[in-house]
Amino acid sequence: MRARPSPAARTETRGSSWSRSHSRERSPGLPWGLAPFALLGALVVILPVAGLALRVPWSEFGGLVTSPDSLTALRLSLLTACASAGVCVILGVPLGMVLARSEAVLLRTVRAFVLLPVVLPPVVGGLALLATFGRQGILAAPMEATGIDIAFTTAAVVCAQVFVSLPFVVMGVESAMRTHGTDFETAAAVLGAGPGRTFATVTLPLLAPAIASSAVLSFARSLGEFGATLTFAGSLTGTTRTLPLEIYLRRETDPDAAVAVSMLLVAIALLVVVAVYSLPGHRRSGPSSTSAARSRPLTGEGQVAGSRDMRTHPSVEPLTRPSPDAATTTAEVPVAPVPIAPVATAPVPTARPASPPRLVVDFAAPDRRIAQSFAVAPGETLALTGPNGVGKSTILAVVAGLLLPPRARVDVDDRVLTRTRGGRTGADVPPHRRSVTLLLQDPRLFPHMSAVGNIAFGLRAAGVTGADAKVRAQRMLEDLGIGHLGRMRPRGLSGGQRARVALARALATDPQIVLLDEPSASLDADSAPQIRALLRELLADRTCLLVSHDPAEVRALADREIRLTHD
Ligand SMILES: Nc1ncnc2c1ncn2[C@@H]1O[C@H](COP(=O)(O)OP(=O)(O)OP(=O)(O)O)[C@@H](O)[C@H]1O
Repeated sequence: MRARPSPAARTETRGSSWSRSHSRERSPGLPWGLAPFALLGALVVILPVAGLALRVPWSEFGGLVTSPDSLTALRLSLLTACASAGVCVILGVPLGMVLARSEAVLLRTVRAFVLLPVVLPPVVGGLALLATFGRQGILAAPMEATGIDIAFTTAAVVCAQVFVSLPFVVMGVESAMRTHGTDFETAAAVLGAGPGRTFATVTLPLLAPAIASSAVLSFARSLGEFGATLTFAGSLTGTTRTLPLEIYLRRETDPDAAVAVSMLLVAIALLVVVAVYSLPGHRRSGPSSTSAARSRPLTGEGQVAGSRDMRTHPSVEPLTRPSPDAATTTAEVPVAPVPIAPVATAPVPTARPASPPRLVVDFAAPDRRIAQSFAVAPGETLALTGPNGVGKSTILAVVAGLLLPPRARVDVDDRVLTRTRGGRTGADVPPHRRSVTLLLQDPRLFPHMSAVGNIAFGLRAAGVTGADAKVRAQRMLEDLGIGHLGRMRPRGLSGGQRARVALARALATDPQIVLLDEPSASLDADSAPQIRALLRELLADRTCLLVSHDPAEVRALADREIRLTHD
């Protein structure tokens, strides 16, 4: 008798059942009450396109769209639209990035101007271009002197198309950049990556889907451009007569050809739209590891300042003399060590520092009404506890170099990382040069990199070669018991697996100081003790600041506790 294959074996042998073996996520469902309006909305566009399709003399379609004039116009349209999309990307991506990162009044004005072509009739754009770059335009003299003459040339067509298409790239990139926020770049900085590396390996790849879709949209907009082109570039066959102009002119003399060529343009536009919506950034996606990261920016960007009424004073003698403007009550509590269950995995192979450094922190951030002064002994894990808003994350941000208070001093042994007084900066080592790692509750794993890629990131920034970094990262994963997940992206990992990857990533480069912000807060009851046990082992002989709301976590990891309280 032949043995029946197991369900798993059946899945492997039958290609079609593979997709059926995957779980499907349940979506909230369709809002059926809105269906009639949705249908009407769709018909507004679909009906006219269907009307056009019905008017096409399909039997002669091939001949009409391949006539020499149509082909010349199509070739010119595709060429100029490609050139225009390229220029829009080269100019629009940097502009969108700059606009996303600044709220300066000047830039807000620039944004209003750049987006103008979206609402302006294109013919107005054509007139504006003519008034500037035309033969009678304001730049006519210098252009003539340098031998540049673009009016009524193919270059003028590209100019007109760039004018109307640029806003699509600027808007697409700006909104994507705002959506991603700065969290991933901050994570890259505390892993030791400088601005250039962060831009090339984090910022740009994260924006790639948005850049690609806005480029395709600008190509489509350029392809359909009519008014500005006709006004600024005219209609010279083979030079400036693009497909929309060809359709317009043929309308009177050869309506069938006009309809057929219009249908061709509709088909190209449809292809472009389908292409845009097939890009990764536009596909429906489930919950990702990035969503929570955005909910709590480390430096508190976007939070409303001014609503805090904390007063701080030192009630218990801290290690160093408290600042006169200290604003939180601190109480030192000795922590009774708790027995830790042995970790079921081998230790992570990061090189231990020869001798851990001493950390001294002393700062006042009056805008947040926080002032703190304390020291962490070499190899000590100091827990910072206390209610919400008391300043724990602010302390970590100051030590990591993400926040520069007007008066601050952060020393690691003899090295001054931060020194400011009266708002003046005496020393400020940038985050990527501090050798201070920061592990947040949401680890902000890079979503476009595998687990190995995430761990190798800091090693690469530290100068380790790509192959070596990957081998070391994979070994770390194996030692953490999740070697088989090396190629998985963060979205495919569970919370506990992500926490392990984040831990390996944070410690891979052997940082001098480790900052932990509620490292096991998002873990379940089974994973949390495991991660703590792992942490306990990894933090031995490291100087560490631990922020936690969980007494069990503090007992498990800390040697000493400073309890911060509101006044
Ligand atoms: N960007 C910011 N600008 C001004 N004030 C801020 C900013 N970010 C945070 N704050 C304020 O600083 C204070 C300390 O915030 P912080 O996030 O450090 O507290 P926390 O102790 O870490 O709180 P939690 O336990 O909720 O994480 C709060 O009063 C907060 O409103």
